[in-house]
Order: sequence, then C-alpha cells, then structure tokens
Amino acid sequence: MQKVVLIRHGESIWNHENRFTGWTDVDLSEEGYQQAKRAGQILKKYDYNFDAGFTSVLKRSIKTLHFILEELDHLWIPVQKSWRLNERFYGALQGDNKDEAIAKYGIQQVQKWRRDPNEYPPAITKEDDRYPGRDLRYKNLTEREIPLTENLTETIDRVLPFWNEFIVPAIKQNQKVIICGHGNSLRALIKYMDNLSDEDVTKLEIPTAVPWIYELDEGLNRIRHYYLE
Ligand SMILES: O=C(O)[C@@H](CO)OP(=O)(O)O
Repeated sequence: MQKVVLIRHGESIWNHENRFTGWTDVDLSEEGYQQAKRAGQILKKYDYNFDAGFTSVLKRSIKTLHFILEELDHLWIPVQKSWRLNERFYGALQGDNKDEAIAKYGIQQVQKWRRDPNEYPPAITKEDDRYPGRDLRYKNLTEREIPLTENLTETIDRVLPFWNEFIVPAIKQNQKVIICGHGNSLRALIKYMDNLSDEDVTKLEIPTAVPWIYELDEGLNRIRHYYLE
C-alpha cells in the first residue's frame, strides 16, 4: 500500500478578497502562511516523510509546499514544478470579485463557470495583460498550450500527462510523494483518480492546506482517502 499526499495551497490574498485567481500569481495571505505551517506540523505529528514533492509554477503553491517541508525539516527533497499543476485558467474572470460577478451575471451562471466541468469562463484575448504568453515561466509552452480560457475538462487533459509521466513513476518506485496544487488542478486529478462523474465533481470542494491522504494499492487504485487533522 502506498500513501500519496495531496494538498491545496494555503489561503491566498485573493482567496481572502474573494476574487477569481486562476493563473494570476498571487501570494499567500498571512493566514495562508499559518495554514501551510500547520499542515506541516500535522504531517510531522503523524510521522510523514517524503522523497519527492510536486507543485505548480505559482507562488501560493510553491510557498505552501516550502513551508510544509520546512516544518518537516525536509527542504532538501527534490521538488518538481510544472505549469500543468497550475490552477484552472479563469479567463476574463481573473481578478473579478466573485460576489460582484454574481450580482452582474446571476448565481446560476457564476456557479456554472465555477463548477460545470464543460463550461468555459469568458475568454481573454492575446492583447490582454493577463495573457500568459508573455510570461517567461511559460516560454517553452506551445501557443496551443497557453490558455485564453479553460474548463475543468481541459484542466484534466493537461494535468494527466504530468501525473502519468512524473508522479506515477515516482509512486511505482516506492517514493513517498506530496503534491501541492490548487482547488481545480486537484479537482481534476481527483475526478480522474476517483472516476467521478461530471455531476459528482461539481460537489467536490477542497479546503486550503489540509493534507488529503490517498491510500493506493499496487495497481494505484484507491483503497481509501481521508483528511489528516
Ligand atoms: O479563483 C480561483 O482560481 C479558484 C480557486 O480559488 O476559485 P473557484 O473555487 O471559484 O474555482
């Protein structure tokens, strides 16, 4: 049996301000920093240790993983960062306040944008300041890989190659891995791992910085999962 730890980053400044974030590189709030430290202490209490870490290229996740590893005195383990673990790209909603969006577009539309796996948020154009194509960290992506908007189904499609190419081989080599991601990149992974229907995944809400333990059998099928508190 293998244990894999999934964890969403701690609260970000825009989580706190209730704004759509997506690929915007927003920092942790003070509360988010404390949450990350607490997550590390919880993992330490239960004697967890890791051989490898995986995270996105966004600082709220990178820092959360860093503070967790610091609590475990594990800053030395290899950490692989990939845009494929980024939050879902929220298009033209990025930066908008979620309550203001509800007032403008109605709760049903906003809820669809947020949770319907096949619904696209309004797209940006390549001229928009939020277009990731001018950001150095994405310079090796093809134009097709750089989103103007993204739904959860597409998030799954770009998370899975990273899961299959890097995380699965590490698990198969008996490495203990921790994956620090985002609400929707983890939702994408869990939809795949748990074979959740489109309907069921709409109900999946993932709290910030609470370690979520996946116990997997030899074939990497889920035995059970639970939060560590
Ligand atoms: O704003 C975002 O990028 C995400 C996560 O905070 O929001 P939501 O939960 O609405 O998908």
